[in-house]
Amino acid sequence: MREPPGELEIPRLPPPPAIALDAVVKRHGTGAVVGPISLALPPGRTLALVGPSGAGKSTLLRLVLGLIRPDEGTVGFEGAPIGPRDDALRRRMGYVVQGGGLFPHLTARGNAGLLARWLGWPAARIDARIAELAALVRLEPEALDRFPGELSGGQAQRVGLMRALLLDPAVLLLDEPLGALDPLTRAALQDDLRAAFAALGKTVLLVTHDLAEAVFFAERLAVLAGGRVLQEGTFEELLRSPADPFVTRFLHAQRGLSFPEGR
Ligand SMILES: Nc1ncnc2c1ncn2[C@@H]1O[C@H](COP(=O)(O)OP(=O)(O)OP(=O)(O)O)[C@@H](O)[C@H]1O
Repeated sequence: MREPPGELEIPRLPPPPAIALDAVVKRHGTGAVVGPISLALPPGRTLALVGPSGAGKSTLLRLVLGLIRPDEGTVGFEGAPIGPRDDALRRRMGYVVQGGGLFPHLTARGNAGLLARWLGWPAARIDARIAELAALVRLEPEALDRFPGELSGGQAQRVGLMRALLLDPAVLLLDEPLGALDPLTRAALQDDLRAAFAALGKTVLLVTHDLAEAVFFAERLAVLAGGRVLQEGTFEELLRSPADPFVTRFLHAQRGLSFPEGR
């Protein structure tokens, strides 16, 4: 006898990529062309965009943020194309720039909580969230009432990250977040940030010149040059089977990285 049919099984589709670029091209007024670029970043994963100056890394990040529009192709976020005024979608992205990008006339607390004040959160809720974020990024509580000019570079960067995390975005976009810091501060922040990202399970898209930092933070790397993605993969994959002589040159030009045996 045959078993009675069970409940109808609906096949589970994989979640859409957090970020998807499909044949995106951006032409700058200067004649520089970035693209065509196609990339997909699944939710909860980390990808680092690496490459030399002028490769198109920041352009790509600004396209994802919707700050600039592509001339061709589409930029998608969580399965929907990003339109010119997708403020709701953009709130699901946290953006961190070098130096933190803080407003000089606001304290660290004021900078970190700015968006919550605009959204009308009650003061107690803002204070609680700021305390939670300060603990997460390991910012000393006494730094919260200082102005950006009174903070160290590392503290300002931590405040920039608090601001980006305020509304618990699904995706973090980091543009050279630790570029201007001394090596010791940078290493301490790298450790703290990696621990924080892992605890939060965020999708992270990181732009950096620094391959060691990219390998430290990201599961996968995309090597950009001349406005194109030359190769995307894990560090090991890029080393083992470089798709282009430039990828080999780029990887080996970075001193201080330990390469696996035989490379
Ligand atoms: N606003 C702009 N107007 C005109 N050209 C631009 C603009 N922004 C970038 N470009 C050009 O587009 C190309 C890519 O620049 P982009 O800033 O994306 O590179 P990058 O990889 O981020 O470089 P860097 O590492 O130096 O920041 C370059 O040739 C640059 O000169």
